[in-house]
Amino acid sequence: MNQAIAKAKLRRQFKALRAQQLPAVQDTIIQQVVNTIQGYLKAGNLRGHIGIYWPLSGEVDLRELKLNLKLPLALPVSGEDGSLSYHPWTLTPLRKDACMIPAPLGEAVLDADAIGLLLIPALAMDQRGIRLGYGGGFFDRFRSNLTWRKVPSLAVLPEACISTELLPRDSWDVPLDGWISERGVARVK
Ligand SMILES: Nc1nc2c(c(=O)[nH]1)N(C=O)[C@@H](CNc1ccc(C(=O)N[C@@H](CCC(=O)O)C(=O)O)cc1)CN2
Ligand SMILES: Nc1ncnc2c1ncn2[C@@H]1O[C@H](COP(=O)(O)OP(=O)(O)OP(=O)(O)O)[C@@H](O)[C@H]1O
Repeated sequence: MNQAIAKAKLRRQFKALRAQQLPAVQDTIIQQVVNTIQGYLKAGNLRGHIGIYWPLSGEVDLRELKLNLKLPLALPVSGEDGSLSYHPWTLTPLRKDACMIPAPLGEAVLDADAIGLLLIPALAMDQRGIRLGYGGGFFDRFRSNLTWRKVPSLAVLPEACISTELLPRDSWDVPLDGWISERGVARVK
């Protein structure tokens, strides 16, 4: 229970910090995301879709990648049962998912081997790749599946939200592979 209270407090703090930082760093973060994707492409390490997200307030808005990159993108769909799936982001109108976020509900579910990179929003991250989200557990539940865990997954957030101290870690927390901030990409060792 103490851990839940600690997480809730950190959520509030990092949410405020992220909102305060975002305007100044958002454009640079997007550029670093593009650089990172180009790095994967050059290395021949990217196939299939790139999973992004429909931004909530305070999250880096990556939607311009749909215009600027000629690569297929996917968006998450949340279910009432706490599940998450990724579907192609096409021209089909989006509809609200279980979290009321616009999502490609009418498109087929993508398998892990159809996604080469997942870009994930976060309130905060620590050096181990432990991520703090809104508390729904969607990404932890999703990445508890070993097949999905193999898909490179990077958080996208301002550098100020990389916690200098380790974040509280619960048994279900699955670390991400790294993050992209205005300083570029960092991978967890
Ligand atoms: N853009 C985006 N999509 C996502 C997530 C996310 O964090 N960001 N999720 C990650 O798990 C899942 C949805 N989970 C969510 C869980 C809780 C809240 C939530 O409590 N939202 C706040 C207000 C958000 C805001 O500031 O606009 C609320 O309703 O009070 C939102 C999404 C899947 N899709
Ligand atoms: N693999 C899992 N199976 C079942 N429940 C899970 C799993 N992973 C996480 N949960 C549940 O999700 C809830 C929230 O987890 P946590 O506090 O770590 O959220 P978060 O990672 O910050 O949020 P989110 O992933 O939605 O952004 C917890 O109550 C936890 O029990």
